[in-house]
Amino acid sequence: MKHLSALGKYFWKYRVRLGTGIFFVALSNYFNVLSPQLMKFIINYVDRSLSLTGAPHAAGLKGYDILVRKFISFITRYSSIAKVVLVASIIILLLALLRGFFMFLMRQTIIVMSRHIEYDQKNEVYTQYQQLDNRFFKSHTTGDLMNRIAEDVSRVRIFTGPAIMYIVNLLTTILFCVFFMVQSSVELTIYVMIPLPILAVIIYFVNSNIHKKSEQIQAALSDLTTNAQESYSGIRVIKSFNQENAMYRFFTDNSETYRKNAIALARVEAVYFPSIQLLIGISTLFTIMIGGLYYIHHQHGITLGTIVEFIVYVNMLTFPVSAIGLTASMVQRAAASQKRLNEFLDIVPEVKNEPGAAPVALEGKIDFDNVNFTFPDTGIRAIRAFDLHIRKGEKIAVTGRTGSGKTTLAQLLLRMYDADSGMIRLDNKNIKEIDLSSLREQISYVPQDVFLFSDTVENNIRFGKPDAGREEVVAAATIAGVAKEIEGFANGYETMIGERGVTLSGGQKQRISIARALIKQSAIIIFDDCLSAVDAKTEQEIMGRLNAYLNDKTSIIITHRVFSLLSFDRILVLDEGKIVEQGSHEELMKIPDGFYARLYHRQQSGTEDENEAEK
Ligand SMILES: Nc1ncnc2c1ncn2[C@@H]1O[C@H](COP(=O)(O)OP(=O)(O)OP(=O)(O)O)[C@@H](O)[C@H]1O
Repeated sequence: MKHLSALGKYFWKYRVRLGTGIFFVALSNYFNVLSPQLMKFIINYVDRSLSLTGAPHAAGLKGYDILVRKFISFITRYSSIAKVVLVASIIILLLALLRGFFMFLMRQTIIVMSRHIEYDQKNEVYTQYQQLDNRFFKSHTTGDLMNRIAEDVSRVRIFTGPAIMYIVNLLTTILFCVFFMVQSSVELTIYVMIPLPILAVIIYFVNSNIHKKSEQIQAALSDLTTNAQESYSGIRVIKSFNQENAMYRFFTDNSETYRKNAIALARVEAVYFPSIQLLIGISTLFTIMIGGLYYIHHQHGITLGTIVEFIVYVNMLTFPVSAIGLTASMVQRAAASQKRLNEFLDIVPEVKNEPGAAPVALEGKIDFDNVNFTFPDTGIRAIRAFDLHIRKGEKIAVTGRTGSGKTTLAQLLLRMYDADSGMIRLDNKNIKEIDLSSLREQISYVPQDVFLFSDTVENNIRFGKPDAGREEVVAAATIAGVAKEIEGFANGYETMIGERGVTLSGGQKQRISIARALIKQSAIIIFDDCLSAVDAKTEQEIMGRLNAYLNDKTSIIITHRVFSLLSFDRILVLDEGKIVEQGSHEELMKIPDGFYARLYHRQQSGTEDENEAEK
């Protein structure tokens, strides 16, 4: 339960809605408990007036609510019995309408409040996701992140809405009913209450069983969904490996587990509700039997009206009491979900704006001074005692074996991770003193793994500069060498990409991803092996156009294809997180048995197999 205290800030924010909601629940139940009293009065009144049973009649208005007394004095002004009954019936109808009206208002306030809280909470979780760093995303799966923002937030909403409504409803109904029952007859109240402790024990045990089984169902469902999701997204691999049957068996196994758990839950529930009905039935039986005996023997002032009143009270208690189990499980589930949400919300990202960090206008000078970096999760030392000084406007090519630390270098520049030691400076300013969003805004990065959104081509390119006009989008696409192909699509720049649109080739995706970075016009631009899927000729053409674009920009181009590196100011060869060769093309070619020279010769002779070159 303590986990749910994190919701306190939301309840406080929506305190007016919550307060009025609780008031409406109470008011609705108050009007509800008045009608049995009127029924009691009217039955007693008719009985007395017509001397039907000949039994003595309770005199006075003892045990009635103050409002009911007012109704009674109003009703009894009429002399005819028929009129009295008619007016009393109209008042009972009005009470039912009032109850309905306040129930409507109760839903309008409490359920609406829960939707507001859900909205706020989803935003809170999403904002936190955006702030968390790579280290966090490495250790959590997409499924887990999605579950927390969708499933867990929904379960918490069930608590802030329906569960709170049920709890307040339950408490006020029990309170009002028992209060007026005691007012009417203490003895009968005691008998009616006898089954309650048994009911509480049943509810407790059955509910924990239901809770356990629901959790198992949830886990089975999660497996089933993950399984289905992977089957859809990996359908090409499944088909090409001819594994449809294996996947189907896997799916049916998961389905079978889910079915068994669901049936087990249905069995428990099948016992639960009838048992509650049985015990409520026993209460009704006691009311009629004991009440009847008291009435026959003229004891404790029990009248026909009292018996009817009690039967209605017991019926009123049926729903709230049978909802205790459901409500308790709603609260338990919400507490578990909020605990999972708190685990995420409490994480402080390691890479964050340092106090005093300010936005700067970057010009493009970059310095790495003795930088070291080890990936915390794998312990791999990706960058070692790294020194690199890049002048403003310089064009640097970075090559080297796979896993030599090229991408890590780019990640450190974007502050996806912070270096363990040493310092990175941009325009002579420690990178940590630069406002994080200002830093990332001014560095264009084209990652190795292309990711495009399920949106139009234009919007995907414009993602780099949301206020860019069509001309800028076209200009960026032209430099990236993809404009002609886009214009060839039926809807041009409006073409949808992804599941609901065209399927792009790997090379087209890479070039759209490049256009997205180019449109930003940043002072620093990093291309991370982003032309691997285009042919050498197209790469040369793009490089040619990029030369002019990159004229006044500092650029770092990570690549495995050396023949395209000729027009760079400097070429670096990385190995095990260090620069092992550095210089112009000519200088590197002179290094006997150098990595670069070997790679160049191999690629010139037509073998583009870097692995060969790396041997
Ligand atoms: N997110 C990560 N978590 C843990 N280890 C990582 C992570 N990313 C990379 N590494 C490791 O760090 C080392 C350097 O990786 P990096 O991606 O920088 O190499 P690279 O030179 O860019 O390789 P490639 O040419 O294949 O892209 C590798 O040994 C890699 O396994």
